[in-house]
Amino acid sequence: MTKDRTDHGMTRANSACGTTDGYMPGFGNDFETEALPGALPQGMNSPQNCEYGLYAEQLSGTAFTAPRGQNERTWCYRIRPSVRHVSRFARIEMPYWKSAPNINPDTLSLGQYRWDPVPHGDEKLTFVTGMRTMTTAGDVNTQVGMATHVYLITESMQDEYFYSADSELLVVPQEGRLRFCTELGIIDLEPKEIAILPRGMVFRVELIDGPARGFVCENYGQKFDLPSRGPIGANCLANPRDFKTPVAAFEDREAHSRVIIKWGGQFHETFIDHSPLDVVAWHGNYAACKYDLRTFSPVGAILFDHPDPSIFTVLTAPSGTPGTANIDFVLFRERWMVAENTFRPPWYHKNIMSELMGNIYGIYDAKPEGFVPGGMSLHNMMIPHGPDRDAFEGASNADLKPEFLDNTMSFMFETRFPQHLTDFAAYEAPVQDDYVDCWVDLEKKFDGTKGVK
Ligand SMILES: O=C(O)Cc1cc(O)ccc1O
Ligand SMILES: [Fe+2]
Repeated sequence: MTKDRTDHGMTRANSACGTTDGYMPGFGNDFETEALPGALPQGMNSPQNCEYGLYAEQLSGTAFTAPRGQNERTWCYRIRPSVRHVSRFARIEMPYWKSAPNINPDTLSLGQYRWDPVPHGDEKLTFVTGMRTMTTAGDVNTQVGMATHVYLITESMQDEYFYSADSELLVVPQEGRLRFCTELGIIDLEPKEIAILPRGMVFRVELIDGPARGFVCENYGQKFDLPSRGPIGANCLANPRDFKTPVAAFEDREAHSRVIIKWGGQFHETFIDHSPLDVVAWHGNYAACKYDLRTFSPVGAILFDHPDPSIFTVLTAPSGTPGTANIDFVLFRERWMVAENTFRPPWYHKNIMSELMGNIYGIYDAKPEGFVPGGMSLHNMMIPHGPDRDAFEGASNADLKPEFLDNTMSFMFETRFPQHLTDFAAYEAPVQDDYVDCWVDLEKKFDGTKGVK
């Protein structure tokens, strides 16, 4: 953190959530920020008495003894300790937000699936009530796997707050602008950006421009990290400085408030008489951040062949087996295509990993039609997929001059675990019943008498 950034954070003195300036650059840095001068203890974490009458509280994102490179925690200096923010929980229903395992034995999850954008309805929905789970994988109770969701938002959370004890949330907006007022500061988010909200951090989501739609990957396992670049070296792909963590901002507001907690796949509520966003200063490396996908620097083939899509990994959440991710977040964005004598779109493929894709805007090269902005597709574990007939014919006959692939931004949540469709995905969301027909016209071209050489 640079000094003027620190000062910048401090200028937010007394600001309630509502102003937006101020982020600190870096991924997983040891940040420090204070909204009131001197609120952050120096040289120690637990003074006998904190400045301004604040309480010191640690938020541990990893086990105390996690290896140093993975160990994440943040010290918060707050108006009330969190234990005054939650008490006497009551179970509530959140029927569309599902957790793994969520397997309907009557639903076929194997297959190639594609959905049109989930439409907005008349219902008023917040970030929490508007979450629609599409797939689940693994098991939330063993902290393995993930869930994918679409969110539909028509209104702000008012005097309402949320945190997930189950998961880290990766938010990928497709339409509309959101403001995440969090315990650790304010993140404004719009399409072409993503946000990472750590497990256990309380926040409220306001709608800036709506309605809003987007995608969420709910990571039950080890946190998202930057991938190792291997021989690529120290630069390109997602660069750490392009991740932005908000400076401290707090609310000192007495108001009857509801806190919703996701825990063990269940939802619970508790009521308090003040805003829980009362962290005046904090330091540590366990924090929320956002990232502008336009700063992703793709690396690709500059002579021939189509590399594995792992070259486009923005973030990876390890599973414990090296190289085999619990989740990879992969970005297919604008780039030059220059490979010679090469079928340039994705090749035909069967994969032990299961691939859920979403379109943020534009046209995806393997599916010139049908995979539209806001839409999703699922190519599950070991289920074949690849370019549709039009893409195959187009790419097989293309004049292979350098071509700029413009107006394209799709992503993939890829997991080592099979993904199971929710009832919402299978029976309520606009699934394209004819999706598999996009390959049906791929005709036999084989002629044993004609070699090409
Ligand atoms: O379109 C897909 O399904 C994803 C994908 C992209 C790619 O570049 C190679 C293989 C692959 O499955
Ligand atoms: Fe694939």
